[in-house]
Amino acid sequence: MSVQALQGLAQIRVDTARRDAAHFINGEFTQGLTSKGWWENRSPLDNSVIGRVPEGGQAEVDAAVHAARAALDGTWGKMTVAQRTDLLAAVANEIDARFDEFLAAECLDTGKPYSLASHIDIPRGAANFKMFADTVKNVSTETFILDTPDGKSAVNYGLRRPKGLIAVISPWNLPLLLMTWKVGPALACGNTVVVKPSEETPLTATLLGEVMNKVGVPKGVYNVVHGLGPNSAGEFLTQHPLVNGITFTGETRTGEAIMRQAALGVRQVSFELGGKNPAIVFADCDLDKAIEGTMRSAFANCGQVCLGTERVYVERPIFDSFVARMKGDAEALRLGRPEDGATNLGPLISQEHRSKVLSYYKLALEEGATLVTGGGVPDMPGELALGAWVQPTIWTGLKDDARAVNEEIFGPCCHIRPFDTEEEAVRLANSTPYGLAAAVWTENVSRAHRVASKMDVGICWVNSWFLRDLRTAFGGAKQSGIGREGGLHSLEFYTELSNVCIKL
Ligand SMILES: NC(=O)C1=CN([C@@H]2O[C@H](COP(=O)(O)OP(=O)(O)OC[C@H]3O[C@@H](n4cnc5c(N)ncnc54)[C@H](O)[C@@H]3O)[C@@H](O)[C@H]2O)C=CC1
Ligand SMILES: O=C(O)/C=C/C=C(\O)C(=O)O
Repeated sequence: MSVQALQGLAQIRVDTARRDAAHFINGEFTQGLTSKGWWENRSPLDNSVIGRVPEGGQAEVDAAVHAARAALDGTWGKMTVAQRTDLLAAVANEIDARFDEFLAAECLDTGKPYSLASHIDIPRGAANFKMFADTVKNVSTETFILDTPDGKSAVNYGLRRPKGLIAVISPWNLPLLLMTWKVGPALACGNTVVVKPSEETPLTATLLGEVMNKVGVPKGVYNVVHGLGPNSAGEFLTQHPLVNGITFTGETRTGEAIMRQAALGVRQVSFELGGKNPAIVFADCDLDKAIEGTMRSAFANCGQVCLGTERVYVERPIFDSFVARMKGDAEALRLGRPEDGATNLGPLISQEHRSKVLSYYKLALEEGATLVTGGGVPDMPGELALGAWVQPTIWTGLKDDARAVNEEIFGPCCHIRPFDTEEEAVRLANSTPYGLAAAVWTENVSRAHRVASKMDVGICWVNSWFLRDLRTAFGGAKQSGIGREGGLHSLEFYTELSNVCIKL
């Protein structure tokens, strides 16, 4: 990135920094109907106050839900697919046009490096609208001709209609990416949405409201209510009787709570939950690629990616060299400010999350880990010393039943363990209650197919990680989720499929 571009981003950063968040209800920004209160949005970089966020309560949720329901019966509900998808393409173009603003807002909330967010978070924000607009324009449904007893026939065809009002509960690790991964298909299918973004990351969801207004998305189609989870906007929204479906990405335990809330009125859910993802590195891998890929999968976004690798199984002949190279590369990672082009890693999202990650750093040692590198808090200069920084950390030597090997930590850390046979590696990889993603590193194509087919996961990458084709099924097995989203799979959740049977 050029120096001028960086200066531009720094300027935007300051402007954005002065902005308090607002709810976006029925096309209007509002800072509250009932003054439930505010919380301070703090920068994970240095704990400074970025701005304030209004806490939505039942009144804000009711207002947003009623606006969203009215929009279903208004202009939006009457649009043709072409009109709707043209609008969503315009949303994507407007995100691209305001790329720097989205980038600055996302990095302000999360502290993640511009280099990461400019390649992943913001482009995916636009792509999520464009891809699902394209998908719904080209979708067909099943048809069957039935021979009837009178010697004639009947024709059956499937008809997809919007599900209605979708509640979107999104997390803080990839805020715009994960929120639009739900809002894009929901709107493409003709639904309306009420979004409850994570309390840690209110800015890009708010900014998207400006985009919706600018391109002419009708009022009430996209709504945002800020708030917390239990006994706050999250719970009020997911319990609301006028909500028809709930899509959520976040922790498995939160998914359980939301599922209980969704049970009222038997609303459908789509969940992408936690992971404790394995990588299996065979001795026949391309070691350079395996190291590079495992470094990214363990440390990208400071380890705060549900698809990230926290367990690495390495075939014994290359174990020592693999660990040594990971150690060297982890120690070379540079922690720093988002706008610094040399930064590889930002801070964790919050002091609270850092306490959780550090408690696992402590626990791993208590459980008998050998610390390869990291394990604590880095010395950061100046005001950064107040931020939520942790060291990239690698352990070896833990037992298979150690909590640090089985529980999602969601930080920049991994445990590396040797294995001797393919069967052992597969058994170990499948040994947790989670089943989100796996990475397999081998140059043997037959082995790649064989091992991938035995992984109890929703996504298995071979010789890659986080290589996303948005048309494919995405979701988790076991306790890592319910349902699949992506491409046509998203239609299963965001539309109601009815069969029309016409007697001829
Ligand atoms: N993508 C993932 O798999 C993510 C996993 N995590 C993990 O979860 C842990 C907790 O982090 P949180 O931010 O608290 O994640 P969380 O899963 O509790 O929260 C995610 C979203 O759910 C909302 N929420 C929480 N309780 C709710 C309820 N009862 N009803 C409706 N909405 C509710 C939150 O307000 C937020 O918008 C982290 O330490 C991390 O380990 C966190 C974020 C993303
Ligand atoms: O690419 C995606 O759609 C999602 C990626 C990451 C997550 O879902 C996550 O970290 O929660």
